[in-house]
Amino acid sequence: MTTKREGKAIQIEGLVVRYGERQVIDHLSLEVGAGEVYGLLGGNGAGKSTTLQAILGFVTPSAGRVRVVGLDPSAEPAVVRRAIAYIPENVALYDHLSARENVDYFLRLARLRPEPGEMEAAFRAVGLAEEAWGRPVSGFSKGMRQKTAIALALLRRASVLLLDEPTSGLDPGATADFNALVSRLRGEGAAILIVTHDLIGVADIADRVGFLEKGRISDEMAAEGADRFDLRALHDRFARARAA
Ligand SMILES: Nc1ncnc2c1ncn2[C@@H]1O[C@H](COP(=O)(O)OP(=O)(O)OP(=O)(O)O)[C@@H](O)[C@H]1O
Repeated sequence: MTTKREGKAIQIEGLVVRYGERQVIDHLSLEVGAGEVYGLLGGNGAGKSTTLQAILGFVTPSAGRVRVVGLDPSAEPAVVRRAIAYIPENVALYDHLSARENVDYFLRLARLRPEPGEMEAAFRAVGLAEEAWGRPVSGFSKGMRQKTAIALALLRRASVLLLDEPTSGLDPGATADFNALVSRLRGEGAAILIVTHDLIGVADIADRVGFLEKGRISDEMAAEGADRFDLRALHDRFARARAA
């Protein structure tokens, strides 16, 4: 999907975000490299969405540093957002338009024109059934909407994927399909940050998992090596975070 880049695609160092008097992100540091999947876990109000907003340049840090493909999202939000595909929990598409028409419309907005056959190749790559390409997306499941959004990300050649609760509400088969797709995108060099409560999904897919508590990463675990996680360790850690 992307060209491999040097360095970390997402780099956050000592990020502080305040809303008025209230500090909601407290010296958060986090890195996601090209070809890496990072799972950010945290309870309600831990600061997950605010972290995504800072990466997208929608909130300005009170202190610290955010870089996306080496650029400052607060200073160059438009350029940074071109490098990012943000897939929210509920993908917003025009319901009366087909998958093809939606993707075509959003590509035009971005002043992009796919090569002949490229859109179809992207739909095939994400596993969207051919019979659905021309149907209004009003009849699409959550999984089909995600596939449409990820096909758009492929066509935009986004090198950073931000996935917000991607598997909540997906059945196990659709979750497995989704995870297989994320693995493929990682293999093609995308930097992928998944914000989730889904321990099972994240244990399957993430290279590293960070626990966000009160606006800071309280613990990080990796899929490999000495600090490697398993499902039980993740569950216990998450339960402790929620109880804190
Ligand atoms: N615009 C805002 N103004 C003031 N406070 C805010 C604003 N947005 C978020 N907050 C507060 O910041 C804290 C972190 O919120 P955030 O939405 O980032 O958490 P979250 O981890 O995404 O939670 P959830 O899992 O419930 O979506 C919360 O206490 C929230 O009330």
